[in-house]
Amino acid sequence: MLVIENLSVSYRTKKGRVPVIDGLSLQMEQGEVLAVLGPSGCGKSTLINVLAGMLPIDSGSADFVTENGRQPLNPKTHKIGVIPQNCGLLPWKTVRDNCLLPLKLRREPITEEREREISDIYEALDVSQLLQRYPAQLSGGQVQRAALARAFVFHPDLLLMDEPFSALDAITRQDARELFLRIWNRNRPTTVLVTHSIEEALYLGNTVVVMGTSHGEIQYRMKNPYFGNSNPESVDYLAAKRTLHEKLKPDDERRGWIEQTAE
Ligand SMILES: Nc1ncnc2c1ncn2[C@@H]1O[C@H](COP(=O)(O)OP(=O)(O)OP(=O)(O)O)[C@@H](O)[C@H]1O
Repeated sequence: MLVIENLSVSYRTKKGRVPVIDGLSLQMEQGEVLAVLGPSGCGKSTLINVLAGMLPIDSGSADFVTENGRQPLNPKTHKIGVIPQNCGLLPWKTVRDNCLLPLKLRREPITEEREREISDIYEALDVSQLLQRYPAQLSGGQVQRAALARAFVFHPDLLLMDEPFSALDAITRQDARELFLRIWNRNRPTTVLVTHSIEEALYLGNTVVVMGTSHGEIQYRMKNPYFGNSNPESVDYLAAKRTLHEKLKPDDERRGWIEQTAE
């Protein structure tokens, strides 16, 4: 379980410290996929970067709670898989070396059983034929699949994905989302998925939250009954989409809309 309490994060700029997240509290159950929506600039990537250990926390905490107790989230003690917006594959390493790098950095032994499982992941994500290639020799969809392979080969306790499918065309994006779900279902790592797409949030998140414009507050949270449903068109689904759309409108626009509908 991931427990975030009163988390505050700021950036140091020439004009001083600029708060971006201020007092965010959030809990995630083991195996939850939290889809995070929010207006541009509200702090979604900042949240990912903090959880990945790439940005320091000003105050508050982000802890991982397991049967072994409660510990501050830390990439040295926890296995945190990250798929950043550009997928983050190292251009000078082959797909195979990229996929195995996180294991090597942690000096994890690759047993025969693990090797079989890794081949299985390559197979499931259709990257087996691409292992000798460098990232520049891949299409956008192939880069995406390689990044998913790298994340799942690692067996992360926490998987962080920052708009992972946004650069893909519509068909490849849908394929990549389906592949993600299929591979995620094997071990069900706790996952934070940042996305701009309401459809994607409702397809891939078993919980959906909307961040507000001011300092990373969570202004809306829903348990999502449409998780994994690739064809959910129903009146209730459309209503859920509409609600999320409304929550994402800037405050001024939302206020205007509420006033109009109240008339
Ligand atoms: N390195 C930085 N230094 C100063 N301010 C930053 C830095 N990185 C981000 N910010 C600011 O912090 C705020 C949150 O940025 P962040 O990238 O987390 O937003 P976001 O919700 O992911 O946006 P988007 O949806 O556009 O990707 C923005 O106002 C941004 O300008």
